[in-house]
Amino acid sequence: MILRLEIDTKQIRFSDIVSAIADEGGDLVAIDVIQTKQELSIRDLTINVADTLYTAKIVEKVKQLSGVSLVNVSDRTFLLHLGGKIETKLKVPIQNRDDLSRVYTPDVARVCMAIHEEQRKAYSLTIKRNTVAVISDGSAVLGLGNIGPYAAMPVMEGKAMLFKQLADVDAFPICLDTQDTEEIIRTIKSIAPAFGGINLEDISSPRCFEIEERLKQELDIPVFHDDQHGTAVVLYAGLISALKLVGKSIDSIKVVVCGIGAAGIACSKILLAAGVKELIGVDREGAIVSDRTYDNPMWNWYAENSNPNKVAGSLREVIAGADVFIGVSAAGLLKRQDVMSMAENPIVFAMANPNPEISPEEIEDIAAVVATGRSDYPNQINNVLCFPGMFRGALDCRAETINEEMKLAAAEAIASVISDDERNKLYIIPSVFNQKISKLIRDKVVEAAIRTGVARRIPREYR
Ligand SMILES: NC(=O)c1ccc[n+]([C@@H]2O[C@H](COP(=O)([O-])OP(=O)(O)OC[C@H]3O[C@@H](n4cnc5c(N)ncnc54)[C@H](O)[C@@H]3O)[C@@H](O)[C@H]2O)c1
Ligand SMILES: O=C(O)C[C@H](O)C(=O)O
Ligand SMILES: [Mg+2]
Repeated sequence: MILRLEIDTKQIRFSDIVSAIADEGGDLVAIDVIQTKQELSIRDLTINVADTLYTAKIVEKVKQLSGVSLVNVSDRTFLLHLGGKIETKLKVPIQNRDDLSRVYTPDVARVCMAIHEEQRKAYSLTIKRNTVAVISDGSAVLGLGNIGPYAAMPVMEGKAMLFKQLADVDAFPICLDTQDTEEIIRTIKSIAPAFGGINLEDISSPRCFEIEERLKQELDIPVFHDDQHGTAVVLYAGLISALKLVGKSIDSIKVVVCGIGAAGIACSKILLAAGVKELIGVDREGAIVSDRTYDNPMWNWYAENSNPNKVAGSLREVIAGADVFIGVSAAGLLKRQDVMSMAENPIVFAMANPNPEISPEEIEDIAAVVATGRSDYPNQINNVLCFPGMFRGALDCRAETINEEMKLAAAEAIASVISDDERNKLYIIPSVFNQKISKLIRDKVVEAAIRTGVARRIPREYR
């Protein structure tokens, strides 16, 4: 946080202000003097706090100091978001009439007509070959729920930044002011010409399944619901690694997945395909069992394909004896006692964002491995490890779709980065900043696309 203070230097010493801030848990890291008059000093104090909870306490304390007047409080995160986080840049400058007549009318018309004659040329003569639309309807933004399209934008801008930084993909954040399935499908189809791929983001289940399925059928560019497939790919990579650490095999473990929405269903599908036998899904109404019929058609499918022993009950009840907990639901749902009732060497992946199902501190002494979706803890299991490299690969080979083989290839690429020697409780999955990841995923994805016949262009190194 940054506090702008007007300080009456006759009434209070600066060191008293610093100690008052420290008493409330603030760490003063920078001071900028904005203005000084005889007995008045205006200063910006940059203060680190471990948690935003301390912010209010510090503000209250500072307000009580005599000789200090609080001019403004700003938060570094909000400052970073001022005016948005991305912008458009030109690849070629427009410096004179000649340039103007080429990038724009009249010469641009020749390029338009070339594409009109052969639509495929859109890939070589427009931004299409390197662009992805990151599209949300704001209905399931992180674990914040249905907060709408305006409030969803900061997340989508963040995803666009990550696409660019990690894989040089030009991504556009697009938040739609509709939550109607047909209207979303129609809108995305209408804007598709500008894009080489569609990354669906934070669209709640079960609508997300139909939207993705229909778009996959009706568009000839890859459509990828990140919360389903990106999450499943990274989860699978993380689980392969965690199981190696505890010496358990995938076909012998009991897994409980909490939150059977977009991410929960996709994670479950990848685990079933990988050979997990005992998988129990839990949502608001408890464990999903085949004795019941659900309004959500995906849950009926889920009931038929999981929970072979038809175990009913709450999360508390079904977690007993589980080897692995996967949380893609909401904050704070898992308790320390639940983890204590799990099998020996429990693996806890509490992946709800921004706040996990349980905080790692609460169970660090009893869990064999803990992972979250957050950037500020070790073992970040987050779809950001997948989507940049996945789309880099899909764009480079102009894949018409992203299929199961490409997803598995991405998971294996992520898992391959950590060697047996390196692997430990706090390092089961590579960091987002690992320079190798995105290229490695890209290469494996391209190879899988070529192998399965969905690549429409063979990159030079594979010719
Ligand atoms: N770490 C990652 O990479 C990652 C990726 C995707 C989603 N997530 C997180 O997973 C969560 C779900 O995301 P989603 O896209 O699948 O959303 P979603 O809306 O499709 O699904 C959420 C599911 O959780 C269930 N749920 C909510 N509260 C619950 C409760 N108290 N008890 C049991 N079930 C409950 C809902 O009923 C729903 O079925 C969010 O917190 C999101 O941030 C994390
Ligand atoms: O956005 C993230 O950090 C991961 C994921 O897409 C989520 O919805 O939580
Ligand atoms: Mg998401």
